[in-house]
Amino acid sequence: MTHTDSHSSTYSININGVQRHLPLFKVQPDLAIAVLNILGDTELTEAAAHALNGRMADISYDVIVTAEAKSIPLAYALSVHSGRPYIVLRKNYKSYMGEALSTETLSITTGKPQTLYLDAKDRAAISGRQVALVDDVVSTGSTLAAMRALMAQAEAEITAVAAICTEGDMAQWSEVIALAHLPLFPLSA
Ligand SMILES: Nc1ncnc2[nH]cnc12
Repeated sequence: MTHTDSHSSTYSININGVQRHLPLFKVQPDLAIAVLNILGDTELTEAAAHALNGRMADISYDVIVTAEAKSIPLAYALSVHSGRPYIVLRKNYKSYMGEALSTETLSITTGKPQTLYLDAKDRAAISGRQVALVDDVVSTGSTLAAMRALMAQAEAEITAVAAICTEGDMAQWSEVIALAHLPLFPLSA
């Protein structure tokens, strides 16, 4: 369940009984978002992973795939709950990643283009397998599009997309398994 607080400098969400008051943060001159940051928040991450694992119980998937950085604890926790391995798509190439695959994405939080890399060893682990894409927030869909592109290149089949929150146009994300929805907050100049 979600509601807007009366002072509207925060937006409250309740994830499986864990409530958080998300601060509104201006990301563009005319737009603010309610920022969800699970880094360091073990209680919320656990509550979300437990709930998502339940919602994904009937879905067939071999591997959890997420993108750096804020959703890594969620992927780890879901891995523990589901007994499946997880892999992380990286934002910077390191030589140990070998013949990595890459694709471009645009981040709403930074406004800048970013490249996502799939490590060669992870590529081998998901080739021909069923994957669940996991993110903390599915917002513009650009990270999701980049993850989808990498999965296609790696010949992995996406059988689920799961997130703690969808954001913005709810109807756009009807196929995403999500626990809450965040509105966008237009600002007048
Ligand atoms: N509301 C939000 N909180 C954190 N990260 C985000 N990325 C996109 N929308 C976000």
